[in-house]
Amino acid sequence: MAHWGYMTTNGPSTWGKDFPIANGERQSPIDIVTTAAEYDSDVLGSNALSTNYTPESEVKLVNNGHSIMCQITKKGVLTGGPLGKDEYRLEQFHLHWGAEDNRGSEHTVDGKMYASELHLVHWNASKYSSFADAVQKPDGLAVLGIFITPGVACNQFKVISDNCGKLKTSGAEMTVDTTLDPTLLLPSNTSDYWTYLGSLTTPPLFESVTWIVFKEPVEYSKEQLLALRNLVDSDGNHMQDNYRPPAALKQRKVKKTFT
Ligand SMILES: NS(=O)(=O)c1c2ccccc2cc2ccccc12
Ligand SMILES: [Zn+2]
Repeated sequence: MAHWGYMTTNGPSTWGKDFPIANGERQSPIDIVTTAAEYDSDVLGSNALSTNYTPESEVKLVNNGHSIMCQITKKGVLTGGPLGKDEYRLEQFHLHWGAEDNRGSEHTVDGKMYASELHLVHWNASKYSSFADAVQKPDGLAVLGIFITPGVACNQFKVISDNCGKLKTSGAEMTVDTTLDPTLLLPSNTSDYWTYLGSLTTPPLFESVTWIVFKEPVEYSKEQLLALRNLVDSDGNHMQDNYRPPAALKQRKVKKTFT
């Protein structure tokens, strides 16, 4: 099986061959049609979404051939909002981006694409014993989606963007002896978000993700975005445009926590 990727020959339009769930009922990403999203006060009121992350004392970075990933070793908990009382543990974060600033995010908002999208991946530690156990369960995973737009540099992201040069090739890994607080990667407003039931946006495309996409984008500098574009993927090409286009919404409703 030709390895999946984002080229014409192995990109999102070909994934259905080896992963039939690509045409499933709850695939991600989606285009968020803001006027169709339903305000849901109880998602907001009863128990607001809350993150309680422990800063990493060292940063473990991996070029996994499809993205740049930071493996999380400390205890970090996401709960509340659509997750109810279940506690989801932070496992890793990674990003998707374009070759130019006009594209790169996976979710779109009324058809608007951002330059990049950061994903913080969590698994339901209240119900499952490990990430591997949770990854295929319908309530197994929760991913925070943060839109990224060109602007001022994000200081907390510097440890990643400053080391992309040393992680150029697929499979490269490194541990940076510095702290990183995942909380500082979030937008200042974490109350306003859209949420819906979806999937991994890369093969195996398991339909196990509760998506929480923040309305407020964060800014990364042009240099930080360029650092991502200079990474090399598993095919030896520049790692760019590593985003899946929106999938069909089908019988789903997107909820929002703001009016
Ligand atoms: N884009 S993604 O967040 O769906 C995603 C994952 C989501 C949940 C669990 C594991 C995931 C692993 C990924 C690895 C690379 C790129 C996206 C990934
Ligand atoms: Zn992702």
